[in-house]
Amino acid sequence: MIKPIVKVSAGIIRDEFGQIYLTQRLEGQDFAQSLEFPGGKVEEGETPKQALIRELEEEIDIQVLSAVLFEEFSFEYPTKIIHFYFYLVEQWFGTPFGREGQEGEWIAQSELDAGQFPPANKRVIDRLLLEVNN
Ligand SMILES: Nc1nc2c([nH]c(=O)n2[C@H]2C[C@H](O)[C@@H](COP(=O)(O)OP(=O)(O)OP(=O)(O)O)O2)c(=O)[nH]1
Ligand SMILES: [Mg+2]
Repeated sequence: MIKPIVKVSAGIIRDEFGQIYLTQRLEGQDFAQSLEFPGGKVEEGETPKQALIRELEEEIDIQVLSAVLFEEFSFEYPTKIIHFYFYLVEQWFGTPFGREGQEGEWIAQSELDAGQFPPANKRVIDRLLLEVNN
């Protein structure tokens, strides 16, 4: 079986208190109920950063002012391969909220728990935890 490759951009939105904004994936989506970094698929003709900016506006109603690539990697799921672009976002306009009805919450970086996210996120969560525990 040849697995499709999908590109996904997501934002690690971190405030001045070191808290990170997470949303809960909706019923009917894959990994429903998992926590996630808001984001979504890169569309045809878009750069990963453009996709990030669009997705964060659509999903949580913020305007990204600056985003720095934090991790880029591919992860193989049973039915697809996702190529991820995780960006650190520390400057934005607006107050994030789940515009599509998702629950959203601020969590201290040190309290992140990889077990609450889809498996691909472990690498990112481990790095974020290392950063605060050293
Ligand atoms: N946004 C996001 N997606 C993640 C994370 N971890 C992870 O495995 N994923 C997976 C879940 C999905 O298979 C894929 C993201 O696609 P999505 O469902 O958010 O895509 P989208 O926002 O464009 O939504 P749609 O229009 O296709 O419904 O990446 C994460 O931290 N954030
Ligand atoms: Mg999404």
